[in-house]
Amino acid sequence: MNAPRKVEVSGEAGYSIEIGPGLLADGARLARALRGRHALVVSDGNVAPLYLDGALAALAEAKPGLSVATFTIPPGEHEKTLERFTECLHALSELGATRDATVLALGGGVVGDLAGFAAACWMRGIDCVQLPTTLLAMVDSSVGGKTAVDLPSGKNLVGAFHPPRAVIADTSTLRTLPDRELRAGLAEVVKYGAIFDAGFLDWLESHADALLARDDAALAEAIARSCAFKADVVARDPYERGDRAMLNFGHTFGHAIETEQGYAGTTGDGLNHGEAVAVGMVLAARLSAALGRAGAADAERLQRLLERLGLPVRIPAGLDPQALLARMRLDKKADASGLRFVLWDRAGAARIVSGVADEQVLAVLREG
Ligand SMILES: NC(=O)c1ccc[n+]([C@@H]2O[C@H](COP(=O)([O-])OP(=O)(O)OC[C@H]3O[C@@H](n4cnc5c(N)ncnc54)[C@H](O)[C@@H]3O)[C@@H](O)[C@H]2O)c1
Ligand SMILES: O=C(O)C(=O)C[C@@H](O)[C@H](O)[C@H](O)COP(=O)(O)O
Ligand SMILES: [Zn+2]
Repeated sequence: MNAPRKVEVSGEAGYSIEIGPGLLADGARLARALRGRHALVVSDGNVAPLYLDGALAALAEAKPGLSVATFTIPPGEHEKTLERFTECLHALSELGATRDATVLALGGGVVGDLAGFAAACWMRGIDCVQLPTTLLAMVDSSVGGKTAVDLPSGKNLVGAFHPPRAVIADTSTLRTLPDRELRAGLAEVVKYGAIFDAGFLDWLESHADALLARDDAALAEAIARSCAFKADVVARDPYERGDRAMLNFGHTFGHAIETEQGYAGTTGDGLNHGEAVAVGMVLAARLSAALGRAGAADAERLQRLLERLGLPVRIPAGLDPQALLARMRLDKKADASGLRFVLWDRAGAARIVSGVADEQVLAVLREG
């Protein structure tokens, strides 16, 4: 096996992100990330049948004395709840997990956020190792330590910053990922180009076909470059007091859509997170242009790239602009002065903007 690519997240609680094929079968690598003798593997009903047994067997061989339990949730955003979080804590309790125990998050961002939050809270914080199996989780949710569950009133409203002890991304798992979920991950990849590096947008434009065809080299490059962008900003601003908020480009609109649709993305009749972010980025770029901050050509370029990647770029029919605006008031960037948006000066250069009038937001929402 070739050595995996490695991206380091520096800082007080630094960790490595390892990226490569076959890593879940490498029991020694998994075992090196564990400290104590208890591990709870959290997964979901799609991922567990595919990858859980293999990972458990590899782990048992490499660390024979390990006491392991599993906690599997049904798949879907609507499962990222306080109820599932509580069940996860009960699973840790039944395992008898001590403070040196590890929670292993085997799955996409839903599993990663839920498992990470349980790890953040059990005995005030135990290790979490992220084993992402979606493109979105590999490029974004497994990195940076944001953990959370949703409330019916808003996305990720209950959570904690709790950096993982390690991230081990087995890119072979992407072979079973549905096309729709692959495309959702590409939305967050495009985000990095949009906010940090227009040159990365050029690269994505020229590799769009290869990425959609799941070309191994193109995917590995997209994952490693995305992780490097995220690692850099997270190391500088782990608690989102400044620049890290750029990673929220498209999310004020996107989260409002997901919430308003009742987190129906994975059941097929709503947008999933990546899709909602794709729409949200186009709206944010259009708002930037409407405010005279950025050229309309940049917004059109972003929209074309997202469309080429098979992502939605318009608000789903039937969502009321006023209702979406009301949802945005619980966005975590909002403060006493009101809503705050991540907007553009141009492709590759984003900034936080306060004081955008409701009417300007509504005008963009009404355009759809
Ligand atoms: N913490 C963060 O920084 C952060 C960043 C981005 C997104 N998120 C969160 O991540 C979530 C979205 O993550 P996601 O897009 O991974 O969704 P997800 O976890 O719902 O996974 C998508 C679907 O793919 C299935 N799946 C996962 N891996 C598979 C595989 N290898 N083969 C076949 N099927 C597989 C899942 O069962 C699910 O049905 C949202 O809740 C979002 O808020 C968090
Ligand atoms: O890591 C971050 O910071 C992000 O904002 C990454 C986003 O892609 C992700 O969706 C995150 O969960 C959103 O966080 P929130 O604070 O807006 O809930
Ligand atoms: Zn996101």
